[in-house]
Amino acid sequence: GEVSATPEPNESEYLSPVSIGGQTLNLDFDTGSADLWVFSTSLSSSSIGQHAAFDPSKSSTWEDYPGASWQIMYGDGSGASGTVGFDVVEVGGATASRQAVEIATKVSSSFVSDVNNDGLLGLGFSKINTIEPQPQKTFFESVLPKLDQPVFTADLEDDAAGTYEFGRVDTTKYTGMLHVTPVDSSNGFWEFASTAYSIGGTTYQNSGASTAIADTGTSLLLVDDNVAQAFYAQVQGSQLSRTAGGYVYPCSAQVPDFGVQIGSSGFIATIPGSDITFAEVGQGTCFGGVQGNGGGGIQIFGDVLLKQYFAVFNGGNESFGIAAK
Ligand SMILES: CCNC(=O)c1c(-c2ccccc2)csc1NC(=O)CNCCc1c[nH]c2ccccc12
Repeated sequence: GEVSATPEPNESEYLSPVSIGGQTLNLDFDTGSADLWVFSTSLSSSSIGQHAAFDPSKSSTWEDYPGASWQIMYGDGSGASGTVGFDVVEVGGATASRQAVEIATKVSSSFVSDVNNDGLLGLGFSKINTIEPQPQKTFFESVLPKLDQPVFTADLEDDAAGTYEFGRVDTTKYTGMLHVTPVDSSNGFWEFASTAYSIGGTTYQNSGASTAIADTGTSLLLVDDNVAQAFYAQVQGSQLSRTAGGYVYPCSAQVPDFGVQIGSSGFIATIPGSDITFAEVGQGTCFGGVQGNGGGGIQIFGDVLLKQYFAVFNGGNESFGIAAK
């Protein structure tokens, strides 16, 4: 079948309505993790706040997974944990009839205050699913055999709604060719080679990290620290601010275009300098959407890059493709 879920953009995340046991929640579709977890009625009412909370006792199709648990921690220090069960999960038009659903009994403060999302729907590979004693399939892996094509696409927009589609590639959504690179899923991510970058149209070879992941769950573009340093060397007045947690610069600064290689084919995906500012942090200072990855070997290509393109995630031949739109 073919399905589409139109996420509501909010700040840096793209939320899509998901039906679980007949209850609808807004979940953040996240290719950088592999847990489907939801705010639940087991949380304290102060944690639930304005969030939609899933109540397993009100689902006629809920099945407990006795003794199972999960616990996830993200690089930004946020995290959640809880218990597990199975239920019918429906996105757009595709249905996973017995999908592992992770009930949050604890969530970190950043999720409590992020009132727009009621949980995450992981679209990474289940080898990084955190369910104990046995990792469970992601929603995409559950529906894959039933899809016309073993793919999902992400068409993230800046301030307009974006769209995730499962089972087909809507060729009217992009122009020119799809630049496809093989994916190495051994770390559980949609990971590919990336050994070059461009600043203001001039291409350079990476000196450090040589791979990157396509990560719709991360807002920023986290590149090798040396690459970030080289980029901001060309932004007048920029500095690495510990208080801001990254590179900042005068909002009036001229920001060059920045590009990163997708796969070893040589295609450089470019972000116009005018789209690189992520946030104003006050007093005419702006926080950049390009930041260092803190020395990890993997670069994280988040929404700052992905929203410039139409992206195709192929679970059949394990490849990642992007095209201009
Ligand atoms: C900043 C979020 N990203 C990460 O931590 C991350 C890292 C990572 C690891 C260490 C240091 C920095 C980043 C590797 S893959 C990866 N990607 C993910 O983990 C994707 N999932 C992020 C989910 C997430 C974390 N905080 C949120 C707040 C709102 C919506 C979604 C989220």
